[in-house]
Amino acid sequence: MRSLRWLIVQIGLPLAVIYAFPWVFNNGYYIHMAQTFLITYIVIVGLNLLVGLSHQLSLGHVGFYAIGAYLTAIIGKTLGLNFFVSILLGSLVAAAFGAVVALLSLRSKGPYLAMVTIAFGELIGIISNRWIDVTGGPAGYFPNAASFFGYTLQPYEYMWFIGLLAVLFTAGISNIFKGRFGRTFTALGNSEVASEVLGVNVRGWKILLAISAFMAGAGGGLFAHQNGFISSSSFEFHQSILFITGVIIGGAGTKWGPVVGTAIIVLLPQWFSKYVDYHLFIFGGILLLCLLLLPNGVVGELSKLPLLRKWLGRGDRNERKLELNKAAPLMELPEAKDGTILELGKIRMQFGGLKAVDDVDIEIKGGTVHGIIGPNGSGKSTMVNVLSGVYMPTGGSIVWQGKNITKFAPHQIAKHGITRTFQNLQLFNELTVIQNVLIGFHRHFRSGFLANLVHTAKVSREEKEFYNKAYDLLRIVGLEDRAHETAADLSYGEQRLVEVARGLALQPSLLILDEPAAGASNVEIDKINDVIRRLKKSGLSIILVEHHMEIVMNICDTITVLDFGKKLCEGTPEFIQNHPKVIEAYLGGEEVNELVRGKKSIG
Ligand SMILES: Nc1ncnc2c1ncn2[C@@H]1O[C@H](COP(=O)(O)OP(=O)(O)OP(=O)(O)O)[C@@H](O)[C@H]1O
Repeated sequence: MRSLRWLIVQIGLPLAVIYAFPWVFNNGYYIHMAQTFLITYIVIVGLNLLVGLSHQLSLGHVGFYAIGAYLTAIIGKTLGLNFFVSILLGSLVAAAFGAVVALLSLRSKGPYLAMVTIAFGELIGIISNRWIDVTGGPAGYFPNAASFFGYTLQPYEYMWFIGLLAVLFTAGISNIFKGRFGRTFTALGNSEVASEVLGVNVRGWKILLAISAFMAGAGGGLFAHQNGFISSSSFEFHQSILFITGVIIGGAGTKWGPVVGTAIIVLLPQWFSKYVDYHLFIFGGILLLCLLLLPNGVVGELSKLPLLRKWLGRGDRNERKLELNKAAPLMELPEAKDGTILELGKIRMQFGGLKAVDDVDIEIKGGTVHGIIGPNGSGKSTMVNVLSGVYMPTGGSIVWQGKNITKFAPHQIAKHGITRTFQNLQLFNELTVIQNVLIGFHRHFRSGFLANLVHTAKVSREEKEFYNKAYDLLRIVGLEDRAHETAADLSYGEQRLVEVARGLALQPSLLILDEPAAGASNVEIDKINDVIRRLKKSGLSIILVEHHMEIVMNICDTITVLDFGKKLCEGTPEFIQNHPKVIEAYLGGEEVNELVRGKKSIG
């Protein structure tokens, strides 16, 4: 469980402020404003989870808000339920709709997901307008007052109730942001493909939209009881724009952003109440200005100031407080299996008329380093993409330890112990170095969503255990001193080493390194060379795609040479170095002799 200090700061203090509010502002208008603030805040906190963590944009949140409102009102009235039961049911139905929209838009991202959500919001708007028998259409619907067991809550009591929900949601979401789920959502937002090859199933994680929809539904249900009247005009498109504006102006992905964003969108209409016809125009203008001047929102920009960074930044302060066991023995890798572990049979990858990989057979032996080399465009990266499930081959088969994995998705392949690094770096740039490595442990974490929501003692123990393991891996690649820096701040070569450590976190049986030395300085190349040697010594099976012949020739046990997508030849480094076809493929002549003998690099 969280510490006493955390309970006081996160729960006790905000509750005390909310409890004291009616005594300080004993006035119906202020109480109503406070209710509106808290309801809007709940929706914006939920939307911030979606936008801030996964960078998915929903422009149809009013749809979930409306579902929560109508369901709460209708169920409450027809079944005579307590308002909190009806709000819970309304929120759950909104979450179910969120899950359906997420599944329907599984591969849609960015503007496409935004379009899907706009369509959804509009559809709900049309239904609420036309399904008059149920919703009352434009003439509206009158929900019961917020009451239970015959007692009707006073406006200030209702405000306390909304405040309690807001505080609990905030605490839960802040736990999610800080734990494994927040990290994984951020990783998905940064690089879906890198998350997948580390075992994250993108499908499962689209569930974020459902959580966000749950909170929008709760906001809608609370609004229905607050207002005492809902109609189709309560749920128009501009409401979605207001919600998203609140998230962006406040600072997407920041903890205090929703507070600031909500304050702005709730208070501005009050300040500009004379110009009600121009509200959308005013908000549009503010949003544009914000995007131009404060691209990370008010809190996002403030968090860049050195003084405030510690308090407002996304970096996890708890991470630094963890006592890392710096003298622990280094992590052990799974024992390598002898004999053939991976069989590629007649692999073909065709892009239209181009055969990037053309009927290639390769056998990988356990505990060896198998190099794949070839001139630019010969099909090496395509082969790695096929092997890691990023591309489904157009022909041939991939058999891993006797199991056919040809049609497996990247996360399934990762679950079988195969992972990779990327030629074009795919780090999670918003995460720290150690958090990048922690994503690699994704499939080893056991704690579930609910346990993370309340941050149980088991979750604390698990976090500490994996932070220590991640730190171990950073020691292996020599980056332990950079653990808490943002990954994007590291040099190119160091970033490549973070990818190696991240891949090792999966505790893979086969690690595919796609040009690990590309773009690195000479010192860094030596370091990378050294790391690969140590991994080889530990018995890890490795596929190494590399242009630096010195590394390839000195480390690999076997080398396959590709040319124009075809396998040119295969054998030991000595055999490859003297093979006439290899020399010919690499331009021919003396220069090439130097090259394949490891004295020069290509690419
Ligand atoms: N997604 C794609 N769509 C179309 N063509 C592609 C795609 N990916 C690769 N190719 C083509 O397939 C061929 C092989 O490319 P690939 O990137 O696998 O070569 P490579 O050996 O890794 O080259 P390099 O050493 O430059 O990284 C090239 O002609 C490339 O243009």
